[in-house]
Amino acid sequence: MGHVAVRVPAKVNLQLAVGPLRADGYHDLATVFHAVSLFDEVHAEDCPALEVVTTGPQADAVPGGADNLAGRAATLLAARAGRAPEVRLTIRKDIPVAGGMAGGSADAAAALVACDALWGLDLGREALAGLAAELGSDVPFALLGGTAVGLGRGERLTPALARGGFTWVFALAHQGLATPQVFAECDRQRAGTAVPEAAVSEPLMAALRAGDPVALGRALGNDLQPAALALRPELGALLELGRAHGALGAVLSGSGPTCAFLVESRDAGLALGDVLLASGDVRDVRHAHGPVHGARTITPRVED
Ligand SMILES: C[C@](O)(CO)[C@H](O)COP(=O)(O)OP(=O)(O)OC[C@H]1O[C@@H](n2ccc(N)nc2=O)[C@H](O)[C@@H]1O
Ligand SMILES: Nc1ncnc2c1ncn2[C@@H]1O[C@H](COP(=O)(O)OP(=O)(O)OP(=O)(O)O)[C@@H](O)[C@H]1O
Repeated sequence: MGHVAVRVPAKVNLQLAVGPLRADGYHDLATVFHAVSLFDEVHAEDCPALEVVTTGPQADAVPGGADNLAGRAATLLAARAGRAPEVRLTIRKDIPVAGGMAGGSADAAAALVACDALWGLDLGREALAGLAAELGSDVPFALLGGTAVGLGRGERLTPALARGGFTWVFALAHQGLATPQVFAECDRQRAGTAVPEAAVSEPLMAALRAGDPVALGRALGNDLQPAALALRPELGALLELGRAHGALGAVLSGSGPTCAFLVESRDAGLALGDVLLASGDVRDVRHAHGPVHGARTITPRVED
């Protein structure tokens, strides 16, 4: 029986500029994605019909079957290949659910890579990226990984020139936030104002080129932050707490509620993590580094 396993990272948006609301209900973005070392694994095995099973502490919060983004990815790939989605997908979930770190998107990207290998399709990264863009705004980046500028809905990607690596602490919230709700609150706050086109921050790109964590910390930014803070006021205090305890920069991750703290060293991160946990507003803290690779096979393909 065939078995393919793929490891896929979470993302943080170093910058998330949100342009005006488009006619199709989406917003044009200018974002800088950064893949970090919090990983899900997706295992694909032959099975008479599509099955999706999730394991891990947050498994109950993840839908099964065709409602799961990984299941949708397998179904889409099978349809394009003219075959049935005969696969069991087992998701070993470590990326926080509904945390603004694109966990569902990551699983979809991993499922594309895993099923492509399991079914011997060998479509290539470009074709898979096309399918990824159909599945969601964040899915193409989960395939690519590294650090990349995203335009359009976030799916038009260009790898960014970035030197060195960065150390992160993530504060996980007790309860997730729904992405559409955060965009809707952002629109509500902006009603009646002229919203400029989204543009990438030059200071941020310069900090990445230089590999300068202090400059990067200062340049982090997220246009969805005021909306998420209106929905979850405690997040503002948490970001402040991080800044007061040594973080070089503190920003909401994507649509939240996870907060991302850039730190100068692992030791600084461990000390900050203790402070964040003691606040009581945090379910857990995670330590990570970036950039890391996108979705990758971690087992050789096993033939029947
Ligand atoms: C916030 C980010 O994570 C930043 O990377 C993404 O923009 C969200 O990506 P995602 O979760 O893959 O989002 P999608 O599944 O594509 O869209 C979910 C919903 O978010 C809103 N949405 C998403 C992306 C975008 N560019 N504009 C939007 O307004 C829309 O209401 C959409 O219906
Ligand atoms: N494989 C999956 N993993 C997690 N959630 C999934 C998955 N498939 C579908 N979902 C649904 O999608 C919702 C959003 O989950 P996800 O963890 O991707 O949020 P997110 O990290 O905030 O997303 P993003 O950062 O892309 O906006 C969940 O509440 C869940 O109902």
